[in-house]
Amino acid sequence: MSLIIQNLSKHYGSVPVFRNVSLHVQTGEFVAIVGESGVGKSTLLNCMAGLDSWDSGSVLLDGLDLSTQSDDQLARLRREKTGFVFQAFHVLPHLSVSQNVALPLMLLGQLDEARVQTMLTEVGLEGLGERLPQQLSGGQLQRVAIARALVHRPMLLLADEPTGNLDPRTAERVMDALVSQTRAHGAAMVLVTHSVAAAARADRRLLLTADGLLDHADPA
Ligand SMILES: Nc1ncnc2c1ncn2[C@@H]1O[C@H](COP(=O)(O)OP(=O)(O)OP(=O)(O)O)[C@@H](O)[C@H]1O
Repeated sequence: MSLIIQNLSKHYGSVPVFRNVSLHVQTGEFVAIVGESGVGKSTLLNCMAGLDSWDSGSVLLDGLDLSTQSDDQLARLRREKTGFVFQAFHVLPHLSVSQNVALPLMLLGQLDEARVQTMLTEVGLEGLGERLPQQLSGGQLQRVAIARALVHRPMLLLADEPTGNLDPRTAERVMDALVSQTRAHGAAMVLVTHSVAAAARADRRLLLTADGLLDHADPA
């Protein structure tokens, strides 16, 4: 897996969000992106997944330039190569926990119930597969989102503030699940976070500013 971002710039209308963003993420690497609220961290993560567009620069996933891909090709790339943990979970309310986790496998035509159960166990949700999302706590919901993002063994996990709104102890458990699962799969992870504790666990920390990504060695 390789993710290469070169000189990416993004505006919303006439309002610049960021410019000169360059980043190279390698197989198995865990990179944390921190930065002030509104500087464009979620937007950048969405660009990495081909969920948002940019004005100039390039995003290459395994050598494929995302800007040259059709919407169908992008959807396929996302399905096959990436997992996404959204800030707002995006767990589907009318599906059970197991069905939510199974979704990526179903979209790939590779439903594997044993694999779904394994993922639920690995994130500490064994026995809760039949529940509906409304019957779970915030921390449990976040773990459903993690299990779903990893069930199809993507080589790149993109996680947007996965410990936001969680108490410190639950946040640590969620990070434990994320780190152990991505390490176990040899997957790379790009984590966007305001949490110093979460960022401290990364191999590399970067600070997003309006003028690009800077090394951010000291999380404090
Ligand atoms: N669809 C949109 N149209 C116009 N402006 C937008 C849109 N989405 C985001 N923005 C603006 O772009 C900027 C970057 O937003 P983004 O959510 O990426 O920031 P962030 O760094 O992730 O913030 P936070 O840490 O608060 O989650 C913000 O100023 C936001 O208001």
